[in-house]
Amino acid sequence: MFTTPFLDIPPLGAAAGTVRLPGSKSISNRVLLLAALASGTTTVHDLLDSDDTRVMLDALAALGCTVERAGDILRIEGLGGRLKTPSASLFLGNAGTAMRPLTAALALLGGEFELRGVPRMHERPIGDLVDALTQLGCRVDYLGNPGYPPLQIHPVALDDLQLDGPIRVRGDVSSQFLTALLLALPLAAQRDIVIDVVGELISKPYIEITLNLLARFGITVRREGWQRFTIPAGSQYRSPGDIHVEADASSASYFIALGAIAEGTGIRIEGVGAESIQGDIRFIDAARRMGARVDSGPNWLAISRGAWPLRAIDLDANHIPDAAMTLAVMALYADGPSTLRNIASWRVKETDRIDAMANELRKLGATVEDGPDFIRVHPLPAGSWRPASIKTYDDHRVAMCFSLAAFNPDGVAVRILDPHCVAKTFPDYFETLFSVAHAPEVPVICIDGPTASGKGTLTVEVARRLGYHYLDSGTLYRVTGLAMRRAGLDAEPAHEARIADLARALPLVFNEGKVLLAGEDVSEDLRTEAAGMDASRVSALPAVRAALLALQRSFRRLPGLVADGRDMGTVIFPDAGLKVYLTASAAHRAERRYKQLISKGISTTIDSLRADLEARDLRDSSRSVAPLKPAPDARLLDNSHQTIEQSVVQVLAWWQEVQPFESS
Ligand SMILES: Nc1ncnc2c1ncn2[C@@H]1O[C@H](COP(=O)(O)OP(=O)(O)OP(=O)(O)O)[C@@H](O)[C@H]1O
Ligand SMILES: Nc1ccn([C@H]2C[C@H](O)[C@@H](COP(=O)(O)O)O2)c(=O)n1
Repeated sequence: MFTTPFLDIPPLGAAAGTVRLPGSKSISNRVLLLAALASGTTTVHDLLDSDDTRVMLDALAALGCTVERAGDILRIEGLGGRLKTPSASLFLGNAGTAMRPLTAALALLGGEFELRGVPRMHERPIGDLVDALTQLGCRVDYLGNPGYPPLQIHPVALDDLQLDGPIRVRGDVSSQFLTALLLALPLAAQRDIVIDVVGELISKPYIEITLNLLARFGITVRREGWQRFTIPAGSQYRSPGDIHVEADASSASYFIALGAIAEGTGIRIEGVGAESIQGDIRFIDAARRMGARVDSGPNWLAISRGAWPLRAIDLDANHIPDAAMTLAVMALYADGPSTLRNIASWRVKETDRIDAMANELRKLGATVEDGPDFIRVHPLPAGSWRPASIKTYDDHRVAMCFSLAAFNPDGVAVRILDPHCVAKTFPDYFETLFSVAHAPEVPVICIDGPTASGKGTLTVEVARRLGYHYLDSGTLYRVTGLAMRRAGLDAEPAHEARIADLARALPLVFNEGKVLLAGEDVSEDLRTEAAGMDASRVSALPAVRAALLALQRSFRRLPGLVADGRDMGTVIFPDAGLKVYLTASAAHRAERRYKQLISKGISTTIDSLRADLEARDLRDSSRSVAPLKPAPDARLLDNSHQTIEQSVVQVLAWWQEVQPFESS
């Protein structure tokens, strides 16, 4: 997951490959609650691991529910409808799928509970659900603004509940209120319980998920249209034993859109098919209308580009409120204005999504019209795309759908602010995108310079702050030197071909900061001064340099690379967007190395270190191939009198200068 303040997505061209998506958030949190309320043990497969499921799991644990994890599988010991803990204070983040159903279930279970969330959760309405529960005789108080969390729930006896008449709940603000009642009321079903929906029920497919999962847990709800639901007397939750969570259909929307937009052989999505129980799977109908070619099987989808440009769409998107945000970005690639209607619920989601989408689409250059319950997006023709820093409003879906703007025809990069907000439902979203997307030019920053100038330290930190990959090319020469020694060879022309063969086939793995050679951790052996000298010697052999070329270039992967070495800017990545030549006086470098070695308990002297590094510099800069020297277009940075932080800030400032975005 990217935890950087922003993530720059370079212009993307094509996409192809297979993705396996995380489990559905809606199914995961419903299954967790049902498994906790049921009697018996439920084994849950493929559960989503994200912020929203984590808060639900924490809440269940606080309520005394036993949850065991074995790899990807969760075993939940159901409470059988009885509380083990009569009081608790629960923090539910920004998870509506936890806050609403838990409110209803805990109001009926008869304990004293406080339910809180993040500030945005305290702005998301819950009054209609609380009103419905109050009609029943439940006791729920608002701890802040009336109609909104946080809430205090007080105990009531089941026998005191008023269950004779129908319970009325509004269905036109959020379908989660009805879902919450449907999931919780079987706890009190000594007689038939009738729920009447007031107003036109929105997001009906989510109610279908609820009914489907209730049936899996032994509760068959009778339904009269979408207005009346009856929970039969005597209903009792029974664990189904094993239950598999489908991949998230809303998350699939980004990859369905990707297949429709990007050139290439198409995208295959594993874990969810057209027969999914999730309402957002109907996104495929909208994508087809816009021109996507969609094929599907029992648990997979395959999407490729069909009509291009995409066809504009005018859609009542009430049935796919979450996935429809993706259509708003697809609309930029359409042949006319696209309108998404009946989406008033967007205004009470993680953020006001109509405002958020309109604002950010406009930053890209698009013309957008919006109203209380609709958004109209005009296409952005080639030549009019603007580089934009996309604000994400702590809304995972805003972050994910705007990544698709990187496929624009103008080759304009997109900056996504606070990319970690995707943790809500899809922590590895960007990694998954990058595994199938192709960029004509992956950004590279090169940091070259003499030994002990601080290249490695600077490179690691710059890469970390940008969320980029990192190449320590010196390590490749060091490993080659070590392999040479172990093979009983010397860095001389007579052994050059054999050492190059070793370099070409290094059984090398980088794992959590460690370097493994044929499975052996050689990290310590590589950092000795002797290993540095051997590396310097083998690196002067042209065949060795040629042998390591492809390996070094293979590190250039999305979203970008920071590479440290001697010839990164001159030979390996001559087209890099920024080249830095880092130096420090020999005296400073010897002193730094001295401190570094002493801190590791290695005894040495500053004088001998200085002699060694000057000898190494001389060899590295005087060899015939790829000698150490600044690239003509490199920026020189002498950090003799700088702290590490000052060097990092300087390099990031230079990088920002060559980016199209305003500083964020
Ligand atoms: N600006 C700086 N000020 C003070 N110390 C620094 C600075 N930059 C790096 N150092 C320290 O200098 C030491 C050497 O740094 P580093 O290993 O990053 O150098 P290097 O150029 O990568 O060396 P090599 O080429 O031999 O791998 C480290 O202990 C590091 O913390
Ligand atoms: N791009 C590179 C990187 C390293 N070398 C050689 C020369 C160095 O003395 C040696 C060890 O590098 P270090 O780990 O100290 O950065 O490897 C090179 O020729 N080209």
